Amino acid sequence: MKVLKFGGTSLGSPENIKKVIAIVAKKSQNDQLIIVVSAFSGVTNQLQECSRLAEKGDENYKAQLDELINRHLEAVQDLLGAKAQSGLMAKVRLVLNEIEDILKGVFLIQELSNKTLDKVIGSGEVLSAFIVNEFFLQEGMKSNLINPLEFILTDSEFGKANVDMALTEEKIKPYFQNQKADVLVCPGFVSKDLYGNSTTLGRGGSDYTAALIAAALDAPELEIWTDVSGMMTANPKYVKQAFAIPQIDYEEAMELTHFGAKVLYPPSVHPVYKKGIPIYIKNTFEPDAEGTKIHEFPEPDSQSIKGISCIENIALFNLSGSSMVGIPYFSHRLFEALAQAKVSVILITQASSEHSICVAIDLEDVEKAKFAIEKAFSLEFKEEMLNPLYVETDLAIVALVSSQMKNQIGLSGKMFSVLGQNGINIKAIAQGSSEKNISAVIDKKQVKKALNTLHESFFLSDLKRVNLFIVGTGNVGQTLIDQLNQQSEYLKEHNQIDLRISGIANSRKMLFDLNGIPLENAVETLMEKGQKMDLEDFLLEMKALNLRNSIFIDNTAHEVVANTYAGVLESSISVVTPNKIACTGKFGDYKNLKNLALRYRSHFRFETNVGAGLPVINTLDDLIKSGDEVLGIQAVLSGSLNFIFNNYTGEGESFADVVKQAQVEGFTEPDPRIDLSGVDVKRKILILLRESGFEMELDDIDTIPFIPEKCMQAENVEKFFEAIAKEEAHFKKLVEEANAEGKKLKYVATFENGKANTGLEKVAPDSPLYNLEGKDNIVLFNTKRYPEQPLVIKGAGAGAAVTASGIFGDIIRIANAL
Ligand SMILES: NC(=O)C1=CN([C@@H]2O[C@H](COP(=O)(O)OP(=O)(O)OC[C@H]3O[C@@H](n4cnc5c(N)ncnc54)[C@H](OP(=O)(O)O)[C@@H]3O)[C@@H](O)[C@H]2O)C=CC1
Ligand SMILES: N[C@@H](CC=O)C(=O)O
Repeated sequence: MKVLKFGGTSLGSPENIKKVIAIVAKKSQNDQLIIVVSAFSGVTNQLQECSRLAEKGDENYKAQLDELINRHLEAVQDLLGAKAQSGLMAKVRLVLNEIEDILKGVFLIQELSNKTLDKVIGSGEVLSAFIVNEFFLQEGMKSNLINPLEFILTDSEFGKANVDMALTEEKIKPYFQNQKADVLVCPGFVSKDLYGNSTTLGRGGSDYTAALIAAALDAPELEIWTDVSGMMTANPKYVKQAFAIPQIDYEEAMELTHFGAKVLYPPSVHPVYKKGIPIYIKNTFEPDAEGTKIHEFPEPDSQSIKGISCIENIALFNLSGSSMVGIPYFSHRLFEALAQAKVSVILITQASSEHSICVAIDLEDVEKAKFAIEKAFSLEFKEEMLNPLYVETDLAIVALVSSQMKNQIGLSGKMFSVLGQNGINIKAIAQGSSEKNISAVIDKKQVKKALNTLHESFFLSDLKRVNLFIVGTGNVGQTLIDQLNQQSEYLKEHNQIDLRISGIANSRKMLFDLNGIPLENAVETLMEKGQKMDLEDFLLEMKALNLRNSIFIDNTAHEVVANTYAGVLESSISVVTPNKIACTGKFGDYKNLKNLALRYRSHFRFETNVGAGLPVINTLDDLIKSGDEVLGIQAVLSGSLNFIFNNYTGEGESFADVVKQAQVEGFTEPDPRIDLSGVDVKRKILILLRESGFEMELDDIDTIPFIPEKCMQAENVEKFFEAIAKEEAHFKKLVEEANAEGKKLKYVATFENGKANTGLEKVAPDSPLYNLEGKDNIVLFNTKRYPEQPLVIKGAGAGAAVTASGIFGDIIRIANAL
């Protein structure tokens, strides 16, 4: 004999019921089957809603009831031929008429007791059992309808009655001995008290009916048929990568069901657990899927945890005050007050100082609980021995579940760390000494992010999804996207990192797509499907999406974009940027960004601010963190100026043409005046000095300009080019003077004796700067550890490809740290 329970969604429509019959027909060939059924999906809620409306004297209950009646009558018509219909219609109508009569009475007297409510809501299961049984008969099965009121006996706690286990077991055995049909159809959820009144077993109670029968009959197994392929590692509504857990032990299953896994009603595990009967969770719509087996000794697997659960709509009560310390019975009084108010406590934490105690309860119970606690401790509140009761609402609990926790070090550390890194604040934590569950109370709006973050961190086979929000799709931005496209499969395969562009913008358009904007034609997609760009809206949307592992990438040279970093970092979204403006504003602002990143566990990376893709800032960072001190710097930091002075001879192309070429090659700033004025180099040396620990401002750096003042006054880039073309003689003279001395022109940044300056210099052949080719940069650090022979970093220091790869490097470093 086998016991199978089919849930509401399995019976949600005539089509679904046909799927049920296929499963039952196959299984009934080998075993006698007891089929426990729930009400059709949504019916119990509808019956409850009708009852509430009737209680309020709201006539709308009739319309709802009519809808419900029609649904059942239509199911009869759809499933059954004319002959079977007539017999069944009478039975169905009888039940429906009874509900109609009861609700009419409720409507008239506007009173609804739990006892009456039980009578009404239990009828959903009775109706579905009638229909399913008749359908089985029509399909040629030897089926019989059985009545659980004959054997499931409870106390008179209407609404959620407690089963009298001993009596129920005693009744079940003889009842079923006399049942000879191949298939026995039994309504779940409904029961009877010792005085013959209808009771119900609590929402989800059909599982419980099935478990009670299976346990009493020592069935070899219990099958729970639902609409998912087993107990999932996390709620698939939130976590797309969730997968079915093949095997799990009873206690883990109870933890997961208690903490929100809705596939099984928590009390159902007990009766079968006691008898060691395995439970199978199966999917009616994918009957061949393996599902989940819940039993005593699951085979070990490689996962550190079994699943991640969550309960939403939680409130947290914090009771604190000096009068609690060392007083016995204090918590006893608190829990007694809550118990008397019928408030179930979901989670408890108490500081070891005994100064405060924190309990999490269902949001629905807040008023009841508040009233009960304030009454129980009225004296202490009045005498100010207790602080006013602190209640936080709109919270949720996320919990890691595994029986193996006690054998693993660092699980809770990892949990709290990954949540923290994603800006998810933990309000309370609890871990039972059985170490099967670590729970954290968080804001409800963070649930999706928390579940995904935890799932990625704890289920090793998963890819870590990193959400990129890119602003700026010009020279560098487009090249970065091309590199992301080229490398994305490699990163998935070798590094388990799934980089996706979740948002993209330039100065004209912006676009979001949670499934990822296609990397192969992201900018075309942006221009085609994007809406008008508004930076504020872009940021609002990015923050509202609240995606885990988010990185904001600023590929512009714009101050307005740089000014947004603080707000981005505060939202626990990391920032990567080649834009030098944020790091060269006021020292306090630069420092603030670094502090915000630390405080909100976000990352602020700007390796490409100096030397493009060269590892200048990371190297410097390592030196400083390991205790070294920068004593002096000599550097060529402008790729474009180095290119210009390497290519301008004073004899061939004009100076203006060589500058134009540097611009076309993508070495200059979007506005080349920033390079030629020396501002770009000034910014770079300032960043190096700040990163070295010097509190300096841009104005502290001396610059000797080499571009005639009138050129710099040109009102736009075009006019600037016209102006420098007119000054060809000036530039020619500079080069000829250097040549005459056997030297080369280099734009040099220097820091020595605590003073920094930048300017065009004639460098001699014995200088390490002399042979610097093309658009290369060179940085020589003299430090305490490198006092004579400097630490040298040299290589291409400008250009879209190297800059994009530097940005890419920053992204990967962040992704690895998340
Ligand atoms: N080139 C190099 O070698 C290096 C460059 N960098 C830095 O890289 C950054 C990008 O340079 P590059 O790609 O050459 O510049 P581009 O001018 O080619 O591209 C700039 C991009 O930013 C967009 N943009 C400008 N203002 C805004 C705004 N307010 N809101 C949204 N988007 C905006 C532009 O939009 P639209 O397309 O609509 O015009 C464009 O897509 C600069 O900060 C530069 O200093 C750093 C190291 C080396
Ligand atoms: N314009 C810069 C490139 C990026 O910083 C340069 O010429 O070096």
